[in-house]
Amino acid sequence: MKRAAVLGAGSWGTAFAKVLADAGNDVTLWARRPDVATAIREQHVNPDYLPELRLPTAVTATVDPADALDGADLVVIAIPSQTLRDNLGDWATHFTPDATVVSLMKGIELGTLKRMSELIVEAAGVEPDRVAVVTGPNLAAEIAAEQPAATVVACTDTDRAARVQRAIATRYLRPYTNDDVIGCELGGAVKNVIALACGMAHGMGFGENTKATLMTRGLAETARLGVALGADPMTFAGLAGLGDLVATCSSPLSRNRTFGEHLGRGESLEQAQAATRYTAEGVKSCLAIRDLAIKYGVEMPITEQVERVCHEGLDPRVAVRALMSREPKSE
Ligand SMILES: NC(=O)C1=CN([C@@H]2O[C@H](COP(=O)(O)OP(=O)(O)OC[C@H]3O[C@@H](n4cnc5c(N)ncnc54)[C@H](O)[C@@H]3O)[C@@H](O)[C@H]2O)C=CC1
Ligand SMILES: O=C(CO)COP(=O)(O)O
Repeated sequence: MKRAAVLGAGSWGTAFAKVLADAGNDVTLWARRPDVATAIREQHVNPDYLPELRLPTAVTATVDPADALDGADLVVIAIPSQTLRDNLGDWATHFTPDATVVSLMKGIELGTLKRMSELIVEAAGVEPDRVAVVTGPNLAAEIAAEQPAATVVACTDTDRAARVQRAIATRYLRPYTNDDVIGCELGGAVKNVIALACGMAHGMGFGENTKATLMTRGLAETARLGVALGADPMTFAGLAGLGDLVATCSSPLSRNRTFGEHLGRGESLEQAQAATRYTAEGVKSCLAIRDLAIKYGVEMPITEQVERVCHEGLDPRVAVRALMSREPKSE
């Protein structure tokens, strides 16, 4: 049995704590708010996120990161990407030597344009081969309901990846390993931007042809960026690429897709933010991904238009016209 700390008691942190417990680990969730930690500890529910989920008794909770991290050989992080750097300062001193640090986050840091695993290495001083990424078609509510799904454990240390794979395997979650951390992380971050575009399309009343076009061309631009950054193009045909893209772009459970729907119906960024409560990573990450594309000289037309709609007030209908009137290309 392993001791796992899950830092972040939102939707995915809470569902993942259940996965870890069901896989046989002792789990301590770190929550920001005392009422959430108390409810998890005493009633085994998280009333703010996934309130229908009854957590296994092997899951406890605290607001003290030192308590959560004490003796943890697996440190799992599930907070909004743009808040990671600030939190790592507090947390890193409590990491157990040789603990595996697992990122569940799907975003790119604004300004530095770093992936979350890079940030963990840089800001927490963790060696790169101790950092793993878990990513795939894993909508938290479906995993919490034990609906069968697969996921990817990406780590440059293949033995460590296999250990994490064993530590999170349950009858409803089947993890695969992959050594392409760059590709897996980029797949997760960029699909959120494409899901915003699919949501906009849905909000504008467009059907499946439009969404399939966005998903397919979205995957093409994701792979282009990935290759420029050193990823294996095959990763994008796998669970962390195509798999997560399809799940997120197709599901009304996706916060990114839902956010896009609000914009597609003509709401402003502020109105969409007021109407949605949960983290929609693509809204901020589209800026960083657009900047990465510029930095590496890669064309990402869908990302570019999503950024304009989200942050420059562009009407999504004008974005559609811009995409449809690009110069003809071969596929
Ligand atoms: N919800 C899902 O289905 C999945 C989410 N993810 C990723 O997991 C990460 C976390 O997302 P969710 O749990 O879904 O978000 P959420 O919106 O459900 O919960 C966010 C959590 O982070 C905490 N938080 C917010 N600001 C914070 C700060 N400044 N410092 C520390 N904690 C803070 C909140 O209190 C909350 O517990 C994101 O990167 C997301 O893309 C990945 C796979 C599935
Ligand atoms: O990453 C996810 C599924 O794999 C969840 O997507 P959302 O963040 O859009 O809800």
